[in-house]
Amino acid sequence: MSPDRFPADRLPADLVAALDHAAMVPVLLVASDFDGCLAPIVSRPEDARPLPESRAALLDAAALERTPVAVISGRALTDLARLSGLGDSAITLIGSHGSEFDTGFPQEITAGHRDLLARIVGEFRSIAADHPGVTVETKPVSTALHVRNATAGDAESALTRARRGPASWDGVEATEGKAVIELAVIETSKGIALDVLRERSGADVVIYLGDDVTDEKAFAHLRTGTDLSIKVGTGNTLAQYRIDDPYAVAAVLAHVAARRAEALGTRSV
Ligand SMILES: O=P(O)(O)OC[C@H]1O[C@H](O[C@H]2O[C@H](CO)[C@@H](O)[C@H](O)[C@H]2O)[C@H](O)[C@@H](O)[C@@H]1O
Repeated sequence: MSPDRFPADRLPADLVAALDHAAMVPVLLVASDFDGCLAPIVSRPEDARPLPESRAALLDAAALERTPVAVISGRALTDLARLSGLGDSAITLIGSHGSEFDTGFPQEITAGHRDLLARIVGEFRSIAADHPGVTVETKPVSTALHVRNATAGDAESALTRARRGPASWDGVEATEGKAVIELAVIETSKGIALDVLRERSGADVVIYLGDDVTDEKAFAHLRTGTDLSIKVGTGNTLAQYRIDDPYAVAAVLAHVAARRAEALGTRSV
């Protein structure tokens, strides 16, 4: 970690004080979103990678006792593991906006779900074919229509067709994120995923970092006055703290890993 590139003093003082306090609790759960938090936003979803400093800090924290670490993402779990490079680590990865665990999905995915998803993907592919720069990402229980690389006109036209079409079908959960509309065929919640992790680990305090609409469901499940909710970037949020970008995320994670190591009497990494 280069202290010059990610100085902790660029973080809000009240956040640093709260992180220092959290580092001392018996069990600390550290969890983060992937795209826009660990990995800077890029134009092609397949090119997203975590900042090396953030990845290293997550691994450092996860190596400490009583410090479970998780990444909760909208990505398919296999894609999250591959892109993050954390697949074989001590870090818990949860995909599909909180609904895809390493043990599978908490609810049964039926033939009806699969048929509905196939119809949505078909419609999305038809929309993409009519709008240059629009692409379709497929996942196990959802699909994303990406408009980042389309002209403003094509982007709006594609989104409008998606909203009026498959987003309005019965059984479809629609979420609009960063230059994307995502349609899921089951209910997804990063908040419920956090509840599961909290329960499993017996965490006294949860730190969660997120930048997008689906992260608000995670923030909503955090406990005011105990947990730390950290919004990355602009936009309305339920989160208590706000930081600028993935570089600040790296600073937060490095600070937590170092303070936690000190609190546990482990040599700082
Ligand atoms: O929950 P997250 O880990 O934040 O995932 C949310 C979605 O992120 C990805 O799309 C976003 O990031 C791309 C790469 O930077 C960017 O090109 C795109 O415009 C963004 O919307 C991902 O492709 C989706 O599957 C995730 O659901």
